[in-house]
Amino acid sequence: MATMHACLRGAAATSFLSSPCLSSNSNLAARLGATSHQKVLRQGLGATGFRSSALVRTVVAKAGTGKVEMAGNLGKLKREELQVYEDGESLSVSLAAHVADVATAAIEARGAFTVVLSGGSLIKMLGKVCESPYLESVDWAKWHVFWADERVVKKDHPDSNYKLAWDGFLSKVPIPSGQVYAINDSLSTEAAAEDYEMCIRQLTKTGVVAIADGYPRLDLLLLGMGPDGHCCSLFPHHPLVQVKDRWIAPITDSPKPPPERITFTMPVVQAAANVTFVANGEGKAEMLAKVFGEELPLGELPSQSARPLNGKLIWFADKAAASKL
Ligand SMILES: O=C1O[C@H](COP(=O)(O)O)[C@@H](O)[C@H](O)[C@H]1O
Repeated sequence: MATMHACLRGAAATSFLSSPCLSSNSNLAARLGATSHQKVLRQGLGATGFRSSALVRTVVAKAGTGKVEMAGNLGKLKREELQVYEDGESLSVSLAAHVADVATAAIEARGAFTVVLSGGSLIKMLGKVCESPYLESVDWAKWHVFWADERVVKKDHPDSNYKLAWDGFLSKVPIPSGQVYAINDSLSTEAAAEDYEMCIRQLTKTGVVAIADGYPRLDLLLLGMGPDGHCCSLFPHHPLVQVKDRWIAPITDSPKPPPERITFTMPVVQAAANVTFVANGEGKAEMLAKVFGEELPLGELPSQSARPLNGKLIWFADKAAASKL
C-alpha cells in the first residue's frame, strides 16, 4: 500500500475553503460531467425490473434542512426506491453514473462532496467510477471520503475496510490523501470511535461536512447489506441499533468477525442526504425481499431502517438479489 491516511483535524478543510478556483472548476466539472454521466445512466436503465422511469434525482447536503430524529415508524419502502439490473456489470455501470451525479451536484452546490464507503462487496461494484469517463470528468479534488464502519485492525490487515477501499478504489483515483479520513488504528475500539466522531465534528466546524439538527449530513452513504440484514456494523437485534447519543459507536461483539469495529449510528445514517445501497448476488435475495416487505420494528432489520429521513434512498440490486421480491 503506497499511502497511509490518518484522520486529519481540519487540514483538509483549510485547503478546500481557500481554493481560489472552487466555483469555476466545479462548474466545469458539472458541464463536462453531467452529459456523460447521464448518458451512461440512461444506458444502465436499460436493465430490467423495477426502476424509476426518470433519471435519478439527487439531494445536496445543505445544513439545517429538516428535522432529523431517529425514526422507527418509517413505513414500507417503495418499489420506486429499487432499481434492478440484469447483472452486476450493468448495475456497476449505473452505480458509477449515480455516484458521479451526486458528486457533481454536491460540488456545484457547496464546493465539496462527502462520500461514505462501506466494506464488503460494495467496493468491487464501484469499479466503474475509477474508469473513463469518470476518471477524467469527476472533480476528485473536492471529494472527502469516510467509512460507514471499520474493523479495528491495522490498515494493512486483510480485514481492514480501508485496505479494501484503497486496493479497489482509492489507489486508482486522485483524491487528495488529506481528504481520506481513515480511523486511527493505534487506538482501542472505544477510543477509535471517539476519535472518529471528533474528526467528523471538526469537519462540521470548518464546513466540509454539513450538519442538520445535531447530526452530520453527509452527501452520499454507499452501503452494503449483509445476508443477515446488517448494514454498517449495525446488526439485527443488537442494542447498538438503538443508540442515538453518539455519531460513531464502538462494537466489540460483532456477530460477523472481526468482533471489534466502529460504526456510524442509525441517526447519522438517517441524517444523510443520499443513501445508496448495493445488493448483488443470490445470497442477498431473501433479505432484500424482507427489506421491501412489511415494515419491521427498529432494530430487527437495520438495512430497512437505514434510509434518509429527509433525502433520497436508492437500492441498486441485480436480478439474482431481487429474485425473491
Ligand atoms: O462486515 C461488513 O459487511 C457488510 C456487508 O458486506 P457484503 O460483503 O455482504 O456486501 C459491509 O457493508 C460492511 O461495511 C462490512 O464491514
